[in-house]
Amino acid sequence: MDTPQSKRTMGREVKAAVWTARHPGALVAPGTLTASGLELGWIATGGIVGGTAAALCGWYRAHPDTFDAVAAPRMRAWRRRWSAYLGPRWHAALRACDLYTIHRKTGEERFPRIVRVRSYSPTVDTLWLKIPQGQHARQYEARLPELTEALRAERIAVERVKPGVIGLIIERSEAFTETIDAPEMPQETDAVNLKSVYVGETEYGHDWRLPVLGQHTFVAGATGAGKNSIVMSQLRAIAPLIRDGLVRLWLCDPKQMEFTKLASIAHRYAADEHDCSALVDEFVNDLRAVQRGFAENGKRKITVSPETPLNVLVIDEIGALLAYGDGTVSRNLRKQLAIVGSQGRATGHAMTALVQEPTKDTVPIRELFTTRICLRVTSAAHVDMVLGENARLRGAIADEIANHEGTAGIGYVIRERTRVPQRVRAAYVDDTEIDQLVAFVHTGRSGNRLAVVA
Ligand SMILES: Nc1ncnc2c1ncn2[C@@H]1O[C@H](COP(=O)(O)OP(=O)(O)OP(=O)(O)O)[C@@H](O)[C@H]1O
Repeated sequence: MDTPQSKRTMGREVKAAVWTARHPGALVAPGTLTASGLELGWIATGGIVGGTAAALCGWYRAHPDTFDAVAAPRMRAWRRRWSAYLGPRWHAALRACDLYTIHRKTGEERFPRIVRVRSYSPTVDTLWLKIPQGQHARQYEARLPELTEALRAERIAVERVKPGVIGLIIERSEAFTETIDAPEMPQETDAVNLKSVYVGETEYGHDWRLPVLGQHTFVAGATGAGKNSIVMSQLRAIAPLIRDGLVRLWLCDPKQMEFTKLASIAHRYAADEHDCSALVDEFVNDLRAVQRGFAENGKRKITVSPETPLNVLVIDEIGALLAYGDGTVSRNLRKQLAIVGSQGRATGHAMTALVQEPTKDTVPIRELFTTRICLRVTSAAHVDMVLGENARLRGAIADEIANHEGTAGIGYVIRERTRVPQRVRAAYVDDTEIDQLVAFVHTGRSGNRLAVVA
């Protein structure tokens, strides 16, 4: 039986009480200030407020990393909640896009209610909306162009969070408008820290650094997304170690494009899928040999040296080898890569895999990789496949990155401590700079300056 529907709307005083219950801060904050002013005096209260502001400024100046990760998102979300997404403005935007319903009997307008605002990065806000009955995420998807204009945003994506609640991921502006220059090649090995190698910039304008030692990296991105630039940047940044034999490069290059240029500086290079499989077998044999050495010397972890170099396996288009190739090759690769993934970190056997489509064939092995990067992808589902559950809802709208050269190298990584996606852009290494890298490694090899790196 249908519930009878009244023609009267909810009373204003009840609406006000409900609003206050939902926004207790709106009463508590001014209430606390007034109580403090009356109890402690207005000068003391001013001192407390000023002291808090000064402490925040001190934190901002002294510890940019923790401030950006902890305080800034909360402060930004609060500010955005009460400026950009405040009632009348928000309602006007939704009204203009026809994203509201009208109560059949009372004629009352019903808007989706903002139940959560998160502003994990300076350029992306995530809103959770409780939508009125009769609406669905699909309606928002259909009206996205209008909503994007109405909210003066760069891009908006929609996710269904749970029944009755949808998420709007609002990218307010593009953090990267210029190409980032290729990393310089340091002359000396001690200028390189293998645990923190410069590969580009973050949306905060900080260095984007990736570990090479003891890590495995997975880079997903559609064709032309700029996957190569991440590897090339890493190699330039560690060039003196390749030159001095402290890093050995193992290359699987089934596509035979940019990486063929590196064949002459690679320790091993393979293009054909059977050769790639043999190369990975050899890589695992090397890993086993280091393990045997450890057992004899009682060591548990390598120190990078000419005798025990860091081995970096780069597999371009791993999907081609795992999904489309010969069944025996893909089975062998899966088995061997699992060994590298689980045991290679201690022995100095790191791997980097590039993939265009993180489909079900490549996703199972995704868990082997400790660092995952998602550049422009062709499907919303790919984002969570690469970065983990709810990464897209938290702002990693890698599927919304426009498909043109101006956006190549832009993508998302997950911050370690906060699990929040961060927009990054890799530096671009052009053909001449790749030739420079090759020449640098060759020239130095004749000089042979060996050193030990911790
Ligand atoms: N980091 C970057 N910054 C700016 N432009 C870039 C960057 N990386 C690549 N580009 C530009 O985008 C083009 C495509 O890049 P690239 O072929 O390296 O992408 P990819 O993801 O490796 O593609 P594929 O899977 O087809 O090899 C390059 O020719 C270059 O002009």
